[in-house]
Amino acid sequence: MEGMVRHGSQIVPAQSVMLLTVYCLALSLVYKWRRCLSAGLGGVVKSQSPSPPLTQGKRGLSPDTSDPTKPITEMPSMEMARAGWVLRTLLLNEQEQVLRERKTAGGRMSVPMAASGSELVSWLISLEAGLDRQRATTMWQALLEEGIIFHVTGEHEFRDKCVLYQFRSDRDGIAGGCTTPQDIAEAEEHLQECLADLADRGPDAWLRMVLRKSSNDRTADDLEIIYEELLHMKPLSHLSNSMKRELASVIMFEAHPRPGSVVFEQGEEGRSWYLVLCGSVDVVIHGKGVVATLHAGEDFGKLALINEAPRAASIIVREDNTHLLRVGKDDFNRILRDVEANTVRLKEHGKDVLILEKSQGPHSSVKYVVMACTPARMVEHLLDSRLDSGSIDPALDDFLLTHELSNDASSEGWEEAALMHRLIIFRVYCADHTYCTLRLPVSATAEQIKVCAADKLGLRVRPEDLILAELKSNGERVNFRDVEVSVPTSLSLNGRIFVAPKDHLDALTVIAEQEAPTEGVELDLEDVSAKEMAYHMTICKQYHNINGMFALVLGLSNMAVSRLSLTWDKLPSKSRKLYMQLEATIDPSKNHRAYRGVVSSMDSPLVPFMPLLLKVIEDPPTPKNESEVRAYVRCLRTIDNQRTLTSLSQKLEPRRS
Ligand SMILES: Nc1ncnc2c1ncn2[C@@H]1O[C@@H]2COP(=O)(O)O[C@H]2[C@H]1O
Repeated sequence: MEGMVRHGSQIVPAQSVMLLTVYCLALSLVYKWRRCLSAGLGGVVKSQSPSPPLTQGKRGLSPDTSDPTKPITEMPSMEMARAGWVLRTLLLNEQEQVLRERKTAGGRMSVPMAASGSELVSWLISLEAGLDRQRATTMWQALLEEGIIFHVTGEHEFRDKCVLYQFRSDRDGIAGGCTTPQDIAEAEEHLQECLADLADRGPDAWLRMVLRKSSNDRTADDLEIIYEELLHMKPLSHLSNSMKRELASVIMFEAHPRPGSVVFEQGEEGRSWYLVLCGSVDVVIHGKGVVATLHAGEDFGKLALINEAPRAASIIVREDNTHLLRVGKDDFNRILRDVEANTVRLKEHGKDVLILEKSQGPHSSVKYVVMACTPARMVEHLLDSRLDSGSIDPALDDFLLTHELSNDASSEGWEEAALMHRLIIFRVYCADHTYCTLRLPVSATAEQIKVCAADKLGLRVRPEDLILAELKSNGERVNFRDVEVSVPTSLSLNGRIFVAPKDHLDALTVIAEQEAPTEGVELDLEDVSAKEMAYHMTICKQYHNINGMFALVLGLSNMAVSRLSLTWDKLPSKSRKLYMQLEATIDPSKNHRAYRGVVSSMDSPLVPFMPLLLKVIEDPPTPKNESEVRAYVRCLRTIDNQRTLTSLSQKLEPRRS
C-alpha cells in the first residue's frame, strides 16, 4: 500500500503523517518560547479561550492600561514570544556581550543581563540591512508592550537612549545564561520570520504607546503620528481634518486583555465615547442579555452623552486583547457632539431598533426625529428619553395614537426568560410586623418564598401549613397559590407580602407605613407657597406635558378632594371653568376621544399620557434606566388607601350633618 502508513488501527496517507510531524515540531517549539515566558507570567500558558458566557459569573473590572511603560497583554502572543526568544538567544551568542551586568544611572543599582535601548537598536539594525533607528525602536516597543522586555526600573517605554532594558525571563531569573548550538541554529532559522513580525507590529505598537501617554506628555511628533493615523481611520472619515487634529491630543487608548471585563455598566453615568479598534464587545441589557456585538470600526456610548442619561446598556469585552479608543465627555461635547450626535442608531440582534436623527427645531433649538423604531423601543425611548430639548417629533404623535403595541416574543425579542431570572430584593412580613429581606429571582414561586421566609423568620411551621399573602393598604388580603410566580412584582401600590400559619391569617393587620408615609419626604409640600405650586401645575399644560397634567387632574378628582366644596368655592370662576375643561379630558368614553382631541390640538413636542399608552401592552417593557425608576418608585411615598384619604379630607372639611 504505497503512500499509506498504519497509525493504530487506522490507515492514513504518509503525507498526513509528515504534516502531523511538522505540526508537532512547531508546537513543541512554540511551547518552549511560551514556557520560557509563562514561568514569569504566572506559570500557566493560557490558550485562546472563547468568551465566557456573559450572563454568568463575576466580571472583572477592566485593568488600567493607560501606562505606556507597562504591557497591554496578560500573556504575550505566540509571535512576540517567539521573537523574544530568538532575539535573546542570538544576543547571548554575540562575541561582544550586549546583555551583561550593568549599573543604573548614578550607579545605584546593578542589573544582570541588561542592555541600553540604543545598543539594542544598533544591534537590531546590524541584523537587517535597510532598517533605520526609528523602525528598530518601534520593533523593540512591540516586544515591550507584550511584556517580553522591560525598562529595568519600569519608568520608560522603549527609547533609543542610554536607558537600560532587560528580557523578562532574565529579570525573573527563569532562563539560563547559556545557549546550546541547537538553540542558536533554531533561532537563526526563525530570525527572518521574527524580524518580519516585528517590523509589521512596530508602527502599531508605537502608535498605541503614544496613545497611552497623557495629553500633556504628547510631543508634537506624537500628535503628528496620531493625526496621521486618524486620517486613515474609516469610522472617523466623516470628520473634518481640523477635528482630527483636535482629537489627536485627547483621544486615548484602552486595552482589555481579558474577555468578560466590564468597560462600563448599565445605569452608570456616561463619561466617554468609544470606538472599537480591534476585538469585540457585547452590549448587554438587564433582563434582555446580549442584544448586540460590536466589532472593529463600530462605536458606542454616545447615547448617554447626548442624552445626559444613564448608560442604556453594559459593555462587556468579548474577545482577548480587545482595543478601544476613548474620548472623554467634555472633549466629545467640544469636538464631536455636533457631528457624532447627528444620528443615533441602536441595533438589537442585528436589526435596527431605534434610529434618531438630529434636526433643527424652532428658535435654533435641537431636536431628535425618530427615523425608525420598534414599538417596544419607542416606549422605552419615551419613558426615559431626555433628548436635548426633550422634543419628540410629530410622527410620534401618530404612532402613539394609532400604533397597536404588542408583546410579540418573536418579533421584538423580548427575553421573558431572562426577565424572570432577574434577582429582586423584597420584604416578607409576619403577623407581628417583624420582617425578613429576601433576594430571589422573579421566577421564584410563592412556595419557595414561603419556605425561605419561614426559615429566615424562624417560623417553626411546616410549609404546607403556611400561607403567603398580600395585604393591601385597605386591609384586604389576597392569598397566593403555591405555584404562583412574580409575587413581589404583582403587588398593588402599598401592598405588602405576609407569611402566616393558615389559622392565623385573619390576625394580619396592615403596617403603619402602608396607610401613610411614616417618614417625611425630602420635599415638604407645606414649605412650598400656593403660588409656586400653582405655577408648577400650570407649567404642565404650557409645556404640553399631558402625562403630568393628567396626574394632577386625576389627583384633584379623587373623592377626598372633590368633596371639599368649601375650598372649591374659593376658586375664581375662571379657574373653576378651566379645571372643568381639564377634567373633561380624562373622560375615557369613546376610546379616550377627549384625550385624542387634546393631543391633536397641541403642537409637538408633547408628553403623552403614559398609562394609556401602556394599557395596550399586556406586559409593559422594563424601562432602560430601570434601576433609577425602581429607586424612584421605592422612595415614592403615597397614600392609596381611600379610607385614610377620606378621613384626612374630613379633617379639613368635616361632614355636615
Ligand atoms: N440595542 C442597544 N440598546 C442600547 N444601547 C445600545 C444598543 N446597541 C448599542 N448600544 C450602545 O451601548 C451603549 C451603552 O451606553 P450609552 O447608553 O451611552 O450608548 C449605548 C449605545 O451606544
